[in-house]
This record gives sequence, structure tokens and C-alpha cells, in this order.
Amino acid sequence: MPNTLNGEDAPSLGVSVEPLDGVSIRARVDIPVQRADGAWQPGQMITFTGLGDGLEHVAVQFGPIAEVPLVRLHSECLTGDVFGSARCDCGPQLTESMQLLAASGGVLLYLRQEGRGIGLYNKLDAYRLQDRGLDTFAANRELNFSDDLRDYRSAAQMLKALGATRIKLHTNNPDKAAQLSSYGIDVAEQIRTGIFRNERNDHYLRAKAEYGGHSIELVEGTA
Ligand SMILES: Nc1nc2c(ncn2[C@@H]2O[C@H](COP(=O)(O)OP(=O)(O)OP(=O)(O)O)[C@@H](O)[C@H]2O)c(=O)[nH]1
Ligand SMILES: [Zn+2]
Repeated sequence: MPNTLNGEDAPSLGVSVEPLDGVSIRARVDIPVQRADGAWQPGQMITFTGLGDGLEHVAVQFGPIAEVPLVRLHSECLTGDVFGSARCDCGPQLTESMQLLAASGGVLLYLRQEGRGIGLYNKLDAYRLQDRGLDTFAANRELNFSDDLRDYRSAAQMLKALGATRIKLHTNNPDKAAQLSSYGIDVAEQIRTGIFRNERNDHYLRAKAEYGGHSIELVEGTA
């Protein structure tokens, strides 16, 4: 049976998929990506129809969907991902996972959850509070937000639409694995990301480890 959920003229990279929770693939678009060794790797950017939160989340898929594919859920961070801000570790984490996925196959979900869900302007307000001494979570609370607003239901819907229901998850954040499991994704393995520490993000990484429950070992002198 032809895979009618793919974009009309795009080749299928994965298993045939059925719409799940009313979510289906809207289009697949080729995006060649350069690997660390300089070689070009074909990837596909995938859009979806029917995501529960109505946001424009995208997947980037490298190679066919394996039985237990490697998956990274990356929450949008304009400052770190695009402008290379050293206030967080998002930029190097994104580069690391793209390189890993381009080399070994798998899926990156780029989730439009800027500022852990509070949005860009609010995140920048939180940065101003942090510059006055509050940590990343206390600054959120000062702005009347909870520590982390992110919900990964859409991520689970995207994975199901891609046929990836049993995965290896690239993260240090236990909440991502727990939420995906609660939404019916079997997280067979959790693979830690690198620790990308610099003199500007030390406070941020410490807060993530201490209050955010992230499995980050901050060994002295690794900055
Ligand atoms: N509210 C807020 N959000 C931030 C801040 N710094 C980075 N972020 C956002 O945090 C998100 C990244 O989340 P993190 O908690 O750093 O990491 P994670 O994605 O939960 O965990 P990993 O999978 O291990 O990377 C992105 O959406 C960033 O925009 C901050 O100071 N305040
Ligand atoms: Zn960031």
C-alpha cells in the first residue's frame, strides 16, 4: 500500500504510517546537512497535521526509521540555537545531536517551546532578572510562570506518526522520558548529551542539575 501520508513527490524514508490521535505527516522536504567530517548527508524536514497544541513543530529525519531509533527532543532557543549565545548550552547541544543523527540515523524533533514554554520575550525578561541575581527557575517564578511549562504530547504524536514508538532518547532531562512514556512512547534507553560548560552558562547548568533534575555531573574545572 502506498504511503499516502508522505508529501506527494517525496520519497519515503520510514515504515508506512497511520494517522495517530488524528496526527499525520503533512510534507517531507529534503534538506542536505553537512556532517562534522564535511560530507553531505541527506535529511528530511517533516511537517505535521493535527498536532494537539497547534504549534509548528518539525522533525528532521536522517535515514530510515530503525526498529529503535535515536531521537532528540530539542526545545527551541533562538538565542542559543541561532545566535550562539553562551548563556545556555542549547547551541552546542543542537550541533552535537545533529552531527550524531546525521552520522548514525534517527530523528530530531525541533519543538517550538522557546524559553521552556514561556516564549521569547518572557525568556528575555527572565534573563534581566537573572542578571540581578535570580537563577533560571526563580526568575520564571518571579514572572508568575512555573519552572517548566513544556508538555511533550505533540512530540509523542509526531513520533507515532513517524512509526517510532520505541526509541533511544538523547537527553539529560528525566521529564522528557517520563512524559513520553506516559504518552505511549517506549523509551528503551536514555543517552546523555555532552556537557557544554563555559564561564557564562555555569550558573544555568548548576540550576538545571540542582532544581531541574537534569542528570548533569558538573565536575570542577570542566568549564
Ligand atoms: N525560561 C527560561 N528558559 C530558558 C532559559 N535558558 C534556556 N531556556 C530554554 O530552555 C530550553 C532548553 O531546556 P533545558 O532545560 O536547557 O534543557 P532540556 O531541553 O530540558 O534538557 P536536555 O534534553 O538535557 O537538553 C529552551 O527552550 C531554551 O529557550 C532561561 O533562563 N529561562
Ligand atoms: Zn538556550
